[in-house]
Amino acid sequence: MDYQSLDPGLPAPVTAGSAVNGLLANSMTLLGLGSMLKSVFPSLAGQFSTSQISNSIKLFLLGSTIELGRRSWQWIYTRFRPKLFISATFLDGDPVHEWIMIFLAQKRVWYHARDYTIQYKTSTQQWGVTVIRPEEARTQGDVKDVEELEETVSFLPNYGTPQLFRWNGYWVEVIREAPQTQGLPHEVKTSTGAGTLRLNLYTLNQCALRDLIQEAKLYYIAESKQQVVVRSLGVNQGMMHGIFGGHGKRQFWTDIKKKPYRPLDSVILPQGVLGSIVNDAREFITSEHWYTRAGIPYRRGYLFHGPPGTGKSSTVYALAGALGLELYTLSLSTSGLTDVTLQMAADNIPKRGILLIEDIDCAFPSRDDEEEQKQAQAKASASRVAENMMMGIPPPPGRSSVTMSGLLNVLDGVNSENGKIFMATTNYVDRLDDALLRPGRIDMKVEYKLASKDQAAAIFNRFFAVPEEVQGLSKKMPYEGSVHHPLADEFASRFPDNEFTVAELQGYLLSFRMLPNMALNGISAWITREREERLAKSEREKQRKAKAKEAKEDVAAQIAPPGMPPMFQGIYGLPPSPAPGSTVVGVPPPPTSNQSGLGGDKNGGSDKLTRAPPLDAPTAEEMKEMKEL
Ligand SMILES: Nc1ncnc2c1ncn2[C@@H]1O[C@H](COP(=O)(O)OP(=O)(O)OP(=O)(O)O)[C@@H](O)[C@H]1O
Repeated sequence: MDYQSLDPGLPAPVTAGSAVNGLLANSMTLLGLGSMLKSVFPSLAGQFSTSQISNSIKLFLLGSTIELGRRSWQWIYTRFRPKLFISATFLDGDPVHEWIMIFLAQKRVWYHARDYTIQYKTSTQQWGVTVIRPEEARTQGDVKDVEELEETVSFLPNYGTPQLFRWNGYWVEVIREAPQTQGLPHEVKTSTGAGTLRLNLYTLNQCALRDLIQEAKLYYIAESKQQVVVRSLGVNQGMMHGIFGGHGKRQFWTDIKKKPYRPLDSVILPQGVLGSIVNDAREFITSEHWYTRAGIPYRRGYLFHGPPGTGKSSTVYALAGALGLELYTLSLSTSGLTDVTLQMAADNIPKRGILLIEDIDCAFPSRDDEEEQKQAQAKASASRVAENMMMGIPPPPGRSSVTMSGLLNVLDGVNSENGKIFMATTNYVDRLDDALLRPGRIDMKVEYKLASKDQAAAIFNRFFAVPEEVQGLSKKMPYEGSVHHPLADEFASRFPDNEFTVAELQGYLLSFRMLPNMALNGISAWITREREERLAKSEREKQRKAKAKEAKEDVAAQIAPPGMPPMFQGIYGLPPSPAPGSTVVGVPPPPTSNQSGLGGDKNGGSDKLTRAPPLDAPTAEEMKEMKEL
């Protein structure tokens, strides 16, 4: 029912719909679309009335007009929106992300958040959030209590809620987005958990964003002075799964730890050694232009080698702290690490980051040994696999497949010229390949030795000659500088040169932390005890080795069937049996079954171990299988 049917005299009310209808009808009349349609589709005109066709066209035109309007708005919005504010995204795991997070925590941006996740602070926690202002805490009660709480508990504002704050006269909006881990295997760690950060800076001044990042970086550097940032590969599993971090970028160094800053002079080395390392590294950092001008790749490699517990790692950490550099540490035996992922991880290290590979000898043997080892391994694995197969044991899980040439490529690669410092430690320098040790890859080799008398005196001073005003100071500010203790020389004279490591000596002194006299009086007894223990240990080790050798020979003799052709005896670790009629000097003849060879010693006596009965000679079919193996 409409108005006209109620009262034909009333003028029809003007609605938006009727106005559009009228507009479309007029335009159709003007364009003569109605008559045109009739002439083009006479058959259609028979089936549908002119008004039905014109209504459909009206609808079509209306839809087109709306879509056109929408697209025009989108076009205008996308062109003009970025001009209203500058937007920046910071990916989790990237160093800049951490600068910004710490900067935001310092600016107390999260103070106004109302939605938190509270968790216990661990050593990997990188950024805490201050939720109670110290001045408020002061009025509320004990500031110390609040500080202590914030040292142990993390207040993490939840994802998604934007926070607005003022910085340098600009309004800045910050949003944390959840890390994209959906669908990834449980064990994969692709982020630090802080999530992606988005900043919207309400200004048209492009420099504002740069200034904000610069300020965050400076703040971060000042904050990190008391700490050494150590990053390690956080996506070992992810690398194998080919996982990408947020925005399709691979994040490698997401496992972040902060170690307390270690003063350089807490590392006690022979006179001049530490100074030469520090000077070399400092000179390198400041001579980029010289390297460029001379056409020499701008990188530097250091190798610290020597017995365990002599201060190699301590040197690296103290050096990183003193130079304000971050450490990127990896182990070449990391499961799943390949040449390709190693290269990508190394490429992701920023300029002047230190790539640290500890125990570099563990990954592969030197090339000379490689061939020998390959043969030994082939033999061992053939017999092991065969034994395991018999016992139904699956093959061992995959381990690192980094090769020597892969590592050399990383050290020589284009990106490694980017001011990168490479440091490696090893207990066995002789096992390293010459190719790795050549200048250009390793430029400075430093040998670490067992403690000397001088080092003993220095470490004694370090423990006991701390001035009273320094004792009990904040743990965040380690004491630097040394004072001479009156008992230090006497202590050093009782300590033998080159027999114990600094770590061992440190262990001894730790039990007398405040008691220098007792440390001095007990040192000779400790040395005697240590020597006796070492002797006993080496005796035990000798016996263990002898037993292991005996057992191995025994097992090999049990596995290898008598009468086995010489070519297969090697697989079981047996010496080859001589050709009939020949004698091999120094190699005892293999036992025969009627000697009950698996049970008697060479003098015909019986063995202590119980032995399995001799196996029958292999059949032709078994021989064929063994050949295939
Ligand atoms: N020269 C040294 N000066 C000061 N402390 C040392 C020194 N050598 C060892 N230490 C102490 O001994 C412990 C082990 O030292 P560190 O890890 O540096 O030895 P390392 O040579 O790297 O051993 P490894 O080869 O087993 O890695 C640390 O607590 C460190 O403080």
